[in-house]
Amino acid sequence: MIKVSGLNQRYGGSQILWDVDMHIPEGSRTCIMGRNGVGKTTLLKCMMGMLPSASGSIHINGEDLSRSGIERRPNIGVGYVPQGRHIFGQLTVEENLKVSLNCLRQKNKGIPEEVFTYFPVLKEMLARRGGDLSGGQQQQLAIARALVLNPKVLILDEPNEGIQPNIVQLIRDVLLALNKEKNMTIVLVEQKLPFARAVGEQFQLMERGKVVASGPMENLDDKLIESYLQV
Ligand SMILES: Nc1ncnc2c1ncn2[C@@H]1O[C@H](COP(=O)(O)OP(=O)(O)OP(=O)(O)O)[C@@H](O)[C@H]1O
Repeated sequence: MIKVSGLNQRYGGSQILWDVDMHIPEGSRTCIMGRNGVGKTTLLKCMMGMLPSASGSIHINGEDLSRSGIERRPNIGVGYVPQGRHIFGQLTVEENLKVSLNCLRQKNKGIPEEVFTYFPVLKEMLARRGGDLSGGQQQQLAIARALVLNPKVLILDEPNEGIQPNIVQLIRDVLLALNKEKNMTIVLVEQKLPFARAVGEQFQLMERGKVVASGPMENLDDKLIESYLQV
């Protein structure tokens, strides 16, 4: 489903990603973990075509995306929830959701009703400006905006940052339901261990731009946690 091979990335003179290899199977739930600044967001941005890579390759759904930009991703079923949500504050909830539809080459009629079964609060707030929502509501909107595209793969960058516990639980339940009901592949950057364990069945652990360990979540033991996650 997602295959990253020998990926290197640099910001100017400083190299951030070093020969990253990652295989994420279809229908799996994978957490990419590691301390602050190890390159998790940079890796996601490369997967999404938001940053050019210096070398290496990225294949998603069998397509070589190594040199293509972000605009190709929605059309092959890749949804993205960026760190910090990036809601359009001046647009209404409905307009925020419709912005996604414009990314599709094949124009779609409207927002799939299904999105509101996952996040009912958004239905009540369609006319409200994105900037007037609470942090938790904005995060639901950010995820819903990706779901409007009916993706096969959902990539999320720390969706729980600054979110209250009941919404964190809702997000967990929605991610598990999407994976179970739609066989959606979930790729999640997550620093909080309980959430990572609740959602992830696989982990990829990063340190200084490299993948240092990976495998089933039950293999993420105290030694790995102490070496690569504890601050
Ligand atoms: N636009 C940029 N220009 C230069 N360096 C950058 C830029 N963005 C990120 N970096 C650097 O790249 C490194 C990796 O950052 P990245 O955001 O990918 O890490 P991260 O693991 O996602 O961290 P966090 O958990 O804090 O979000 C850091 O040292 C960061 O300072």
